[in-house]
Amino acid sequence: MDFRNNFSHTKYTVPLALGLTGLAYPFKTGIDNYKIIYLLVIAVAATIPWDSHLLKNNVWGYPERAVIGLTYWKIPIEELFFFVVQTYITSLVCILMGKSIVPSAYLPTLPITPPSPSIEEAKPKKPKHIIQNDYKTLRRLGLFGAILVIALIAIGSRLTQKGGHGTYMGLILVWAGPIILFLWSLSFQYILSIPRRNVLIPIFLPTLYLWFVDTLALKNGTWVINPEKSFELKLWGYLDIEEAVFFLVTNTLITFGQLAFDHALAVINGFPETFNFEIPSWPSVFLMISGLSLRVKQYPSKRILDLRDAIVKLQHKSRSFSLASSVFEGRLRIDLVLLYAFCRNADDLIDEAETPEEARKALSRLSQAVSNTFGQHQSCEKSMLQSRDSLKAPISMLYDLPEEMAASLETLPVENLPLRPVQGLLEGFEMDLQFPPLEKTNQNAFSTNLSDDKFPIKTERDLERYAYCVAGTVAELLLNLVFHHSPSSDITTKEREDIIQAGVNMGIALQYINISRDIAKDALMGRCYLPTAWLVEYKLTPSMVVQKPDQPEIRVLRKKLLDIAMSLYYENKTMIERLPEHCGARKGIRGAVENYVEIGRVLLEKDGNGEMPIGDQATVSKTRRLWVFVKALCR
Ligand SMILES: CC(C)=CCC/C(C)=C/CC/C(C)=C/CC/C(C)=C/[C@@H]1[C@@H](COP(=O)(O)OP(=O)(O)O)[C@]1(C)CC/C=C(\C)CC/C=C(\C)CCC=C(C)C
Repeated sequence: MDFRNNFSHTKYTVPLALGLTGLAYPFKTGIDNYKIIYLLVIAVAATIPWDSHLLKNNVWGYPERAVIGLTYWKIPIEELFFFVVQTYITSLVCILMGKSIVPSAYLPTLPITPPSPSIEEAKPKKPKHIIQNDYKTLRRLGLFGAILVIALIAIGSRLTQKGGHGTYMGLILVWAGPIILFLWSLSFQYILSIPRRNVLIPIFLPTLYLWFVDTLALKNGTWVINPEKSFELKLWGYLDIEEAVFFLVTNTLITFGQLAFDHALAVINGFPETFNFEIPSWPSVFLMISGLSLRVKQYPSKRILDLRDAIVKLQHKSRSFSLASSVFEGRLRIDLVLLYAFCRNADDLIDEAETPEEARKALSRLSQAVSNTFGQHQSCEKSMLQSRDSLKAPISMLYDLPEEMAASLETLPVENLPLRPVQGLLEGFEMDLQFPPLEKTNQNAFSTNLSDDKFPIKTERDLERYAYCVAGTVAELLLNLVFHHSPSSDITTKEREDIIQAGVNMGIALQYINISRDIAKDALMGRCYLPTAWLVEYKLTPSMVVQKPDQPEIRVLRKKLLDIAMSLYYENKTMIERLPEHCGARKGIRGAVENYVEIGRVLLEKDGNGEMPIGDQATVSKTRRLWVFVKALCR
């Protein structure tokens, strides 16, 4: 016995599996483990009878000396381990690739019937969705795929009946074909809608690697293909065409299995109005089947399109939160993305208004829309909420708000959020509007000619209030979503309040970092968030900061603000470890916070070295950001 079969594992498959485990560790969540176990059980159960049949019929064999000798249904233990390790490797590649997308946003949609022409004319919808999937094309491609697989099954059954050289190839096709056809018919629309790389990489990367390992195994005689039952055609070197096809179809099976699972989860997590109950951490087969059997016609197209817009917004506007989003899962991830889009759109509504007057009016309309949306929810019976959208005319029309803003309010999970922090957030934006407007000087530069008393941040207390409004409230909202989606966690009400308070403080810390980073950028907009009381000590005024933010004294004050931010961060960060782990909440929040705090660290480092003038934006390099994030997830 020379353990050559084991050698394939110890040298090639196990190290790869271990490497991938390490790579996936920071990002892997409970549901990922569930998916892997699920697929492992199915893969092993489906392969044993087939492989045993192949061995009994001498399609392939192995020399006694190449195995330990333990067998199950005549299959050597090393071969059984192969099913496990291959399924594990391909599943992990698929899971890692899937982290970059929110599956529910890739569900197919039927074209939405356009609303009445007057609304359509007034507010043309820009085509800015992640994917513009044409439902008819999807169906055509689906049919084409199904015909192709049916043809392969027919060829396979012909070859099997004939016997001889086509036996091995025939047995591969008649065994794998029907399972692929089944998975394809369940999920072809989803498989065709997600980015190509999410399908092709999990299929082809492990396939290429296993072709390479198999070539070596065949060369070493670890296992032998019966020349009378195979075509004796080589893809390259020692690699029989049947072996190459075997790895290709089994990796397709595993990938399609994983994607069908994702598809089911995308439906049950994405449509809370249809599946209006708590989704268990490990959903049952029945629940998954009911997700898969929901017809595309029954999908709420508007919700899917709005979710896509929210994701595009997140990806374009925030690297920190976009990266953090990959760790959250299920409904929490969707709700956080929707919350982000709402906060961002509200912020942009004010910042991008042509005049302060317009901004004020827009804010007041938004405020009204928010109160009514929350009010409407509270006054409705739960049952009536089944079709929230049908209860009212579009918010964009009712309150004359930009369509994006209105859509993000319509999709905001108001039923899981308190109103007070949302109002607080809008109050914060109102404070932004209190800054004196910029006016053009003769030299074509901008300056504020109003007195310094008009600047709203006069004391440290004002600054704290402002930071609470624009960021503490965001933390409060975010944590409410976390607790809503982890109802079974055994956290007491008191503990919950303490955690929310720590979250609010953390939000304030992040906002201080944000202000420190953007001193020069804010000055260009005529804003100075450094308290007037602090400036006085250095004989400065807010308008002097706006006119010349690049002054050594301002750097000292920035350090003061960053020091407060960092002490707030250190005081409150331990509370993150008390958060529920459900839906990746603890890890995700830890990652998001560390990522943002790193901006503060970079600012302090560069300040310390006297490297950076105040006008520069401290951006953390992509690699440093990723490193900090991964370190935070591994903690
Ligand atoms: C994963 C994911 C999608 C999270 C979404 C988080 C979310 C809802 C963020 C909303 C951010 C936003 C647009 C708020 C509007 C007001 C504003 C601009 C606030 C500043 C954010 C940074 O935005 P900006 O776009 O300028 O930043 P970058 O361009 O990306 O650099 C703020 C600095 C506030 C952010 C504050 C929070 C997200 C709250 C932080 C608190 C926690 C994470 C809770 C910690 C928990 C404990 C227990 C300590």
